[in-house]
Amino acid sequence: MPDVLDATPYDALLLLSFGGPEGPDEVVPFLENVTRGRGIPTERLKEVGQHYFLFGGVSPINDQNRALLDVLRKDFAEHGLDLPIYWGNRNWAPYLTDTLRELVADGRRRILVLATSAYASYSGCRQYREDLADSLAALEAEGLPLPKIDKLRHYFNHEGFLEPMTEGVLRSLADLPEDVRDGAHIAFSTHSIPTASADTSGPVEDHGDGGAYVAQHLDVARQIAEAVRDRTGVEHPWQLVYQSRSGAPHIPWLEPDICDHLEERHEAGVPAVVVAPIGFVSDHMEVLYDLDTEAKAKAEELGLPMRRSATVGADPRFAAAVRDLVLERAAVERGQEVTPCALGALGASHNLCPVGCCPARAPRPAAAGADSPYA
Ligand SMILES: CC1=C(CCC(=O)O)c2cc3nc(cc4[nH]c(cc5[nH]c(cc1n2)c(C)c5CCC(=O)O)c(CCC(=O)O)c4C)C(CCC(=O)O)=C3C
Ligand SMILES: [Fe+2]
Repeated sequence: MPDVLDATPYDALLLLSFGGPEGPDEVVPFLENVTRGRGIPTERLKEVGQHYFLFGGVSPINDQNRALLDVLRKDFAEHGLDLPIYWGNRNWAPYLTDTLRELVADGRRRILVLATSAYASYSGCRQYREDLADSLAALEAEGLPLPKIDKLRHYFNHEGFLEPMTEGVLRSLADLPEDVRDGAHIAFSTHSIPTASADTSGPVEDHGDGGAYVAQHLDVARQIAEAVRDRTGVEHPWQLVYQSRSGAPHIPWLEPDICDHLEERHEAGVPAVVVAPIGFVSDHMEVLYDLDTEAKAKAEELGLPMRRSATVGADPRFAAAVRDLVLERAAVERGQEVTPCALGALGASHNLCPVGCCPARAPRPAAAGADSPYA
């Protein structure tokens, strides 16, 4: 009999994700949802639409979230954690507002949110908090009782997020031809964002060149590179690089782009590359297209052996990490002392986003933070 684990005061966990189309007819409406009021050039949208059509109009992200829900429910059940798990998205069904309505109808009043983004940034954190505020406003307009919503801290430096990725890099190295393996370069890849958003990511005291977004990714990259060195005895050179840039060309985004980087490293004479998509929680379209299609084609053109390592996806160690994060936060809310799991140089991230954290260009209400209008 496992111990009965206590998630009090929470009565539900909500998986909050991006959403994606599940058929050709859904691609354009999905992209309209994503880009509403965001000023993404039409050309870029048409191009991104093509990425989805190349895969039959289906993004893998929803099935990956279903798999994550399964492994989370299994983990919670096996460990005696009695906490129901719901799922809602920003841009596609199941829509967050519908899920929140369901939560309220089921009598849930204290909800903890797990977003499918491990790092601080406007797109990966505050925008999800704005989605929560929008949905709470919709429920309020319907006269429904409003639940109190908290969001789990950033988990980039949790053991259960790092370990599956380290293992993935080791597997990719082992998969390279032996004669180029030891010389392989590791390109840690994440989503490019405008440098102005990166510089203001995280709490105000972290603002500056690259902000918390870049600092957190560098912390993860360094830890994985060191773990790989410790386990193989080989010191692989590495760099943090970026992918999936959109936006107008005159606005600076984080660089270098992965494809330019592959060219540059090839010219510098590296014999092979492992691309490790540390910025993403699952192998969704940004991984499938931008890395497995585009970057792979670039590497082939260069004659550069390349392997792309796995994201955490539905790894049971990631599910265990989520359980740990839930129990940690629940204990904090009950006023108990806890020792948060946080490896590396940065320590555990804040539980409550402070005022000024990852600001939007055009300020909007955001829930689950110190500036939430829904206390
Ligand atoms: C930091 C970050 C993450 C990681 C954190 C997180 O996971 O949240 C992320 C994830 C994702 N981004 C995704 C898809 C898209 N992102 C877009 C646009 C943008 N992303 C941005 C940033 C991020 N995005 C930004 C600054 C833009 C520019 C416009 C804007 O500020 O909104 C666009 C519009 C077209 C384009 O420009 O590419 C699409 C279609 C999908 C779904 C993939 C699938 O379907 O499998 C996922 C998981
Ligand atoms: Fe994106």
